[in-house]
Amino acid sequence: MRKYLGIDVGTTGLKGLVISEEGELLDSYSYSLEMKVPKPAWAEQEPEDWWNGVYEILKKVSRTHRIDVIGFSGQMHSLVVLDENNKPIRPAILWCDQRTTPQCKEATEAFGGEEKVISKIGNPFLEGFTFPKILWLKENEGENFKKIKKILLPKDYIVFKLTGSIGMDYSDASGTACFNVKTNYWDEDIFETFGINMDIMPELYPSYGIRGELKESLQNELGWRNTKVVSGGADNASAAFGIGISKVGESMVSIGTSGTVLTLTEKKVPDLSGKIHYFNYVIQDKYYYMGVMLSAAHSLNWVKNRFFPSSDWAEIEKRINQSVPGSNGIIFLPYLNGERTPHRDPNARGVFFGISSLNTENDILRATMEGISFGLRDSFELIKEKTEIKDMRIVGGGAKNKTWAKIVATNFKMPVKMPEIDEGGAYGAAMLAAVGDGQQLEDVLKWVKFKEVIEPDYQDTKIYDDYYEAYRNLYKSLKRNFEDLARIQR
Ligand SMILES: Nc1ncnc2c1ncn2[C@@H]1O[C@H](COP(=O)(O)OP(=O)(O)O)[C@@H](O)[C@H]1O
Ligand SMILES: O=C(CO)[C@@H](O)[C@H](O)COP(=O)(O)O
Repeated sequence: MRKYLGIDVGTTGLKGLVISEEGELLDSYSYSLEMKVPKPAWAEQEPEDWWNGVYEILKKVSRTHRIDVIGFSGQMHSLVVLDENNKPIRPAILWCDQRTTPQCKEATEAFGGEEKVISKIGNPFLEGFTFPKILWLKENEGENFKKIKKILLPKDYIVFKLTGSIGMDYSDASGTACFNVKTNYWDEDIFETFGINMDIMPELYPSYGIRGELKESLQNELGWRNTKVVSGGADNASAAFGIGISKVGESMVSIGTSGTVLTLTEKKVPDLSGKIHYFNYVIQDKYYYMGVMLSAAHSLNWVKNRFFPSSDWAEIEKRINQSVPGSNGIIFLPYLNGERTPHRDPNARGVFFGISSLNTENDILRATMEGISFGLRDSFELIKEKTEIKDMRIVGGGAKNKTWAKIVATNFKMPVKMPEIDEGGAYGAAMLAAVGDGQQLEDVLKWVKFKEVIEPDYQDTKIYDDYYEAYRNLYKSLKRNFEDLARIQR
């Protein structure tokens, strides 16, 4: 039997899955990672920490399995800079790092405003994306900048450590903010304008393209033979692939630490308002729209840990069901760490609004879950304006909670399907390895099965429509106040 290993290089940790050539889950492994915050709103990780974790997973896997092909899924946008000896010059600057606001402004102005930027690179220059981080290095760490020979994203660094091959796949390239959506290649104009040598950008490969064999020394150490490595893909795209998304309109809502809503499209039309992202998918010539909430399950975690520290998730769900749709008048804005979609506002903060003396702690819990669901609905509505949404699948830790899945289905007014295997990008990464091994894409996609379909509760759609409108208005009213608060805190 041939076996595949999928590894997700996430922010909070690594996850490895071993699957059979028929897609059956055989084993899973994990490794926790730390994130450094050297200054407020900065976020960094050492590439060597990812490598140590991958190495440990490989050693553990080799005790039980012989792997034929390894695939990857990785945190998007995070910048790894390599010197002429292919050694990291400094820690990686992560996707959630917010230091590049001046560089985003500068780059947007240089190209004549946001619409022009979006029609070039598919997205605005956002703090989280890769190119503004390169520009930040040029302007703030000149010595480090001069040493740059190549830039990579996290999973690409691991592919390099395993095979010696330096490259990036298209799904991650499209999240760098220097990839031209029309030519499907790096945008020469951007590099020329900022006097940056385009040679620092790596070669591009399909996500399921074989990049080489595992280094001989590693194969000997692990006792493997002819083990190959594919490029892998961006974590959101890999996760969507792992739940079978392959046709236009098929969609995913993910309630993890962050929250995303994503829909596959064949239209080569970015969102000129810049509110939703537009990226290349892991299947060649397919694209997706995506909205990203920065604090989805994280917000509920925060409430649970601060105010219900001794409750488990079963009790939290019970309490939520003791409140009612609309949480007896409380609205929660889930902007604990600012928000990306739809507001792109680093100053936004969490709010409980409308509390009266009749409310209970259960209303607070339910309002938190409803507020996060309204945030997901914001992304859903924006995507719906761009393209048809046909088939919604729900994943992530929060989706384990059926009440939550029901609230989401009712807000979206469409059924949500729960996949049997919900393992983030790691399962999709293993599926990419299978395709790289020569299996047909259509056959691999057939591995994905669903265990349940959650129907909307049509009795509650009106109440959620009303509260959703109030939720949207609340941010508009508070936007100025968030700015005041940020100014006071500076
Ligand atoms: N039964 C549950 N009800 C609500 N939320 C849950 C439940 N189980 C897990 N979660 C939430 O899901 C989060 C983990 O989701 P996951 O998709 O694994 O996150 P990550 O984005 O960190 O990989 C937990 O931090 C928790 O907030
Ligand atoms: O920035 C984005 C997408 O645009 C994030 O979704 C990162 O890709 C998140 O990585 P993890 O939280 O899964 O590590």
